[in-house]
Amino acid sequence: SECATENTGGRSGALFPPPIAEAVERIDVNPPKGTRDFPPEEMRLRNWLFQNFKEVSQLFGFEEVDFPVLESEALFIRKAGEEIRDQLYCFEDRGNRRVALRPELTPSLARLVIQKGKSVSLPLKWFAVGQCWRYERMTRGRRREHYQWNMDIIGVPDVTAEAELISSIVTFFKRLGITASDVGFKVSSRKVLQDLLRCYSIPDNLFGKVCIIIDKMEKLPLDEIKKDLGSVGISEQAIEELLKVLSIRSLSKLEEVLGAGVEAVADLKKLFSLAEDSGFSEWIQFDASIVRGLAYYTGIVFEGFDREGKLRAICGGGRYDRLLSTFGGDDLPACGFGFGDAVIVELLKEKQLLPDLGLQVENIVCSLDPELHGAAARVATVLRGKGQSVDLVLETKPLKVFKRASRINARRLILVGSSEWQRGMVGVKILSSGEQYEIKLDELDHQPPSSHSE
Ligand SMILES: CC(=O)Nc1cnc2ccccc2c1
Repeated sequence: SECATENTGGRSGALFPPPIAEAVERIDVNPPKGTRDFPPEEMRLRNWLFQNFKEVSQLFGFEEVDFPVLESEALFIRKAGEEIRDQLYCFEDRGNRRVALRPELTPSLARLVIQKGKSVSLPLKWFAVGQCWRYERMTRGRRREHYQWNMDIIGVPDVTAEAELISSIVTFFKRLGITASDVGFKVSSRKVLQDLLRCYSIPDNLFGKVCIIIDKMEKLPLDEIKKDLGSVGISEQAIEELLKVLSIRSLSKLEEVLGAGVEAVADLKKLFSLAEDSGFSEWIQFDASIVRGLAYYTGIVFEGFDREGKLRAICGGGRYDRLLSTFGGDDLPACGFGFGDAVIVELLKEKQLLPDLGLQVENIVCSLDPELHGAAARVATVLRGKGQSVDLVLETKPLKVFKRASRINARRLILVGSSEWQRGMVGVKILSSGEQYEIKLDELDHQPPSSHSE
């Protein structure tokens, strides 16, 4: 049976008598539900995307950090009714510890900041690219993992920090060819909500819960939102007032309603003027309905959206000045954003901005005579020593080497033949032009003699 030859590595003959064939049940070769493999082509795109995340972060002077994908479950237990909590990928480990695969990076960052305490000088500008997880019960075919780029600024109370974060994402979009007519940022401040709730003497500890209910406004019917708001003790009249304010789309209107001295208005006005100065004002717009779905935001919040309205939010972030104290640390002003690896790729596809990232090998080296494999390996070593990539053909009877050369998109083919080798020469074929010539081994690293144009 093919299983027998398979077990002998496909070799036949007395050397490898076939083992007793037993029926081997084939394992499921797909990755676990909701997760992805990254074969070479997908991995090239991922590396290209992450390279841009990292280069922009470094352009803004941020330092890279990372954390374990596995964290204590306690880091993510918040009682505000967040979706991220309902879908926590958590379990009990063999030490009976409650642990979770992180659904986001910010709590880990807060943990590390507390751990570092006074030993780090503020402000901290940290970035990370990490895989995050969720466990959806009746998974609607949605992914259970994605990679998120985060940038965070710790120790800066001013909206200058939020301006810097938005500016960095604008820089990222521009690098990929995405413009202000493709995407924008909806910006608001949770202080609007905070002020309103205080007017109606709603206790502060309900603030997070109310934000999460309001964040579901676009997904759930309005009467369900009203019912939920009622259930946390907000009066009908207050709810009507709240919803009216949340529908405001202009800062001047907001100022009219809330009054000029209100902190939320002052913050937003400053942010918009900083955007003017920094040259990204055409990327942002005020939208009071933006609250974001994480309970810990306390001030400015923003989210990147595609202006055609076809896709889910591209990224999102905001200020979270009280997160550290929820872990027993001393509070520090903080703001940051998360940028997932899924929606951006859909956007790039929509805009035909996906890069063509074919594999590019400089040389493919092949010996025509099995006796000369050592010589071919020597040629490969010389070229690699010069920093040139080499795909060394390993089959002793190389077939279809030209086919392989074009598949791996090699620039040139180096042929080691016995007669040439006797004369210290090797054959070269430039695959783009088809030009062929002989060259001495130690001349290989220079550009070929002028008589051969590249
Ligand atoms: C579009 C997409 O893949 N979203 C996604 C996928 N996996 C996640 C995992 C954890 C938290 C949020 C997640 C979000």
